[in-house]
Amino acid sequence: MILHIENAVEPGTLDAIVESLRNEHFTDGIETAGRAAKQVKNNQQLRLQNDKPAALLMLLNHLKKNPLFSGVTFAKQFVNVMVNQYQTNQEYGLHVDDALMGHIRTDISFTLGLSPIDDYQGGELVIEDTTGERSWKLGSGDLLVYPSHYLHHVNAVRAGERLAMVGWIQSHVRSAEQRELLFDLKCSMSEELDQRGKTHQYDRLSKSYNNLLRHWAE
Ligand SMILES: O=C(O)CCC(=O)C(=O)O
Ligand SMILES: [Fe+2]
Repeated sequence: MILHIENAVEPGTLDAIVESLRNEHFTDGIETAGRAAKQVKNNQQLRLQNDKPAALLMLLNHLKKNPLFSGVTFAKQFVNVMVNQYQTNQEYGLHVDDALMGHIRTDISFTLGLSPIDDYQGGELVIEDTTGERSWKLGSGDLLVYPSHYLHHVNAVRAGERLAMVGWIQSHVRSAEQRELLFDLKCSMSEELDQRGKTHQYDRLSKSYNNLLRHWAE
């Protein structure tokens, strides 16, 4: 399941954090690319290392508070987080994210847009599955969460600059299919609770949700 969440981080907070990121030193994205990805990765990045830069950690902490994000990821740990910067004519060609980062499995990838949508042209995040491609142009605060197993790329930025936070998560629930099933059940629970209250149906759904999670969580 690919989930697009708008306004994942409150706009005022986001703007202040992004402003402070501007003082940070970005390095060549090629540093963390594997042998093949090196041939197609053309951007700059800012990595979260030993709790620095603090602004990036702050951004991550705000993101973690989004209920939809936690409901869909079942995050066990954030394996890696960074900010990507693409200037005009920069792109990240087709690749699949590494399955292991620092010996930890990556189950879910995400991108949080940090640039207002009108500040850049091109720069869509494109994900490929067996049926073809789908692309998302992310604005400030727009979040895309997707299973790490897809081939994907970022189209060249034709004008302006695209800034985005990207990250990888190890999930308590390894299978994307199981996560989707749990997410659907959770949505049904919320709907039932909102519309009819804590009915017997709600209790049954909650029992199924929690017992499936107990089966699958690792
Ligand atoms: O910038 C993005 O939206 C995604 C970048 C990406 O695919 C990566 O860093 O592996
Ligand atoms: Fe990627």
